[in-house]
Amino acid sequence: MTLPQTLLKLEQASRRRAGRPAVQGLSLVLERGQVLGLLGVNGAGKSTTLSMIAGALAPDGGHILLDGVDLAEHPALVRRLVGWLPERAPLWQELTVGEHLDAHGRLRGLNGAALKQARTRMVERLELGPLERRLAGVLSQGQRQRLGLACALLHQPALLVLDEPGNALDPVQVAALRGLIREQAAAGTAVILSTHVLAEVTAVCDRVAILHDGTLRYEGTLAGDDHAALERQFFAIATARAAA
Ligand SMILES: Nc1ncnc2c1ncn2[C@@H]1O[C@H](COP(=O)(O)OP(=O)(O)OP(=O)(O)O)[C@@H](O)[C@H]1O
Repeated sequence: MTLPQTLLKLEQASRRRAGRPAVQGLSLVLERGQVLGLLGVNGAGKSTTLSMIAGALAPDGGHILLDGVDLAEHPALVRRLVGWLPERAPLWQELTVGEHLDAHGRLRGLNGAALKQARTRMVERLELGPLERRLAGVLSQGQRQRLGLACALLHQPALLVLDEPGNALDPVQVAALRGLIREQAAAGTAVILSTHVLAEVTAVCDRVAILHDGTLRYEGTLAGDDHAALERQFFAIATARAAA
């Protein structure tokens, strides 16, 4: 049986924060195996959008559908289908890296041999071996980011939601992250990521969406490695704000 291609659908999703619209009437579609880059200046609404997709913030208008099912009706779907790396991954300071992975796995319903296997896979893939017994509270920012990524990927989610995943990573780890994202997409995972690094989008994304003042201003495929075109598009939208 082949799975339907569309995994994520936003239909006019909106959310107000502190009494002001943070995201308004956002419609987007993401297919399995696609990587979508979400761009926008500070405060454009990227994190709010990703938090809604990850089920942490409920939209106050419109719908978010995962695999054709409205999240408002089946919020528990998120736990099974989505892996989320928030902008500031919350960690339990007093747990070790290994304990963290176990706790996250259990929250996602993994136990026994399946949990052990998933943990080993992530420790190897994100090179966390030397850190496994270290307390999360003493990790460097980049190490915390890698642990957050491991937690997001542990249960092999169908949709990976990454909020500025390259933050604090050194150049070697940035290259590894790009490899990881492409590997996930090749295996059929849909990936949506926000970033301020345009080169990140050119390097790993199939499509790009640019938000501004909470609304979608541009959405399209990336023509190969046409970085200059993306830059022009982004700055035309970003500087329109300065002129407004
Ligand atoms: N916790 C919050 N409480 C109130 N308002 C918030 C909160 N978080 C974000 N906002 C507001 O919502 C709007 C969108 O913010 P959001 O964090 O989604 O933008 P962003 O594109 O992710 O920004 P950045 O690139 O700076 O991370 C902004 O006006 C912001 O001030």
